[in-house]
Amino acid sequence: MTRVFGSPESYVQGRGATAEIGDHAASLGGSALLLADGVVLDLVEADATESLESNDIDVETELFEGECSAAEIERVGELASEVDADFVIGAGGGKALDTAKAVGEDLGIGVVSMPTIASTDAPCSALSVIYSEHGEFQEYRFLDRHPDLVLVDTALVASAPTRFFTSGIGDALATWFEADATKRSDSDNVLGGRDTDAGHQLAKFCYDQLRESGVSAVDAVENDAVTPSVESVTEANTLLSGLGFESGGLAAAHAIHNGLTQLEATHEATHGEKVNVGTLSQLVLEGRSDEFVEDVVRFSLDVDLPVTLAEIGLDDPTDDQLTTVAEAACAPDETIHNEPFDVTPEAVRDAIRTADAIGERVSSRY
Ligand SMILES: NC(=O)c1ccc[n+]([C@@H]2O[C@H](COP(=O)([O-])OP(=O)(O)OC[C@H]3O[C@@H](n4cnc5c(N)ncnc54)[C@H](O)[C@@H]3O)[C@@H](O)[C@H]2O)c1
Ligand SMILES: [Zn+2]
Repeated sequence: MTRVFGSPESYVQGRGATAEIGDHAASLGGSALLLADGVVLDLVEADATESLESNDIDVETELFEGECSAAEIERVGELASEVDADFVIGAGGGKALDTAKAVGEDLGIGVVSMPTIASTDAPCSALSVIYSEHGEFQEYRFLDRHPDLVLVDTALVASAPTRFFTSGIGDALATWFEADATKRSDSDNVLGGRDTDAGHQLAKFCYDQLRESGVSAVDAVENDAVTPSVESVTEANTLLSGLGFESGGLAAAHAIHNGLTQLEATHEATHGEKVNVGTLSQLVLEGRSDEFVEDVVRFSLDVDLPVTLAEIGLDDPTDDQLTTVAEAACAPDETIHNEPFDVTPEAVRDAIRTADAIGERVSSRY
């Protein structure tokens, strides 16, 4: 079986890195389109523009409208063509980055991914997650190329609301469990090949880093501080989780996340928060020991990740609602089938219910 590993061309991370973007992007051409929403543009526009222009790169900016939908990708693509951009810079959260990556692919131009929060593992992947204009998951769009450059300014990451950072820990916490399930079932990773030893170990390293430094990193980010823990966890959330999920593989946690997006009530919860409910459900579905599941629940509580359905907007979910989630999670092309056993909607519904009960019990006594 062929092993496949993929990664962005280069990765840059550090306090104040925004002001270096031009130095790292200079080889991509002389004209860039910067895509970001209003909040993010205020944070990056001045430093990024100065750095790009001092490297003889012209910059046009465009406001991101908030959803990574087919319509938004087409709109931004037309603008990038009009200004004859050599590369597109997506700045912000996962949705802005996913949109920029898809635009780059459509036009065959370079992509710079500039996360201003460490909220997901979207920055490094050759994948855009496409939603309807109402926020329902539609499809994974696999791209031919990874971003040319991923640039993370840890000063921005640390000063953003802590909830984003915590959500990134939720997304990254799933990585090892899903990569491990993929390996145990001898399934393909997200790149369509078997995992390399490197991909597998990066997923494990991601988990170890979170467990080693996650709690103190959250303490630091709550105070807008950049510490070695914040650097390590930012890297785990962004680089290790990105390489780990793509080259390691996805399984139940993300399929359950996708199922949860079917219910409007979960739309206020972030990607990583919903993924965490998916992770705990995956552990129950896999029949992990009480001690193991409760340990992950306690870590989640320590970093303030949700462990119950109520915390992601589902106060009193009916069986019908959970069946909708479970059926969507078990769609034939879903990654839940990378679990090393047959998975049915009934088993998934019951695992979600039970993970919720465990979360409720542990948090009430912790
Ligand atoms: N392509 C992939 O490999 C991949 C992986 C994981 C997640 N995703 C996708 O990522 C998306 C979720 O991304 P998200 O959780 O980052 O949310 P998001 O992109 O929906 O929103 C981010 C929000 O954070 C704000 N923001 C950004 N930087 C800020 C800062 N420094 N300070 C204050 N506010 C700031 C933005 O204005 C925006 O409102 C989902 O669509 C998910 O499917 C994709
Ligand atoms: Zn994810």
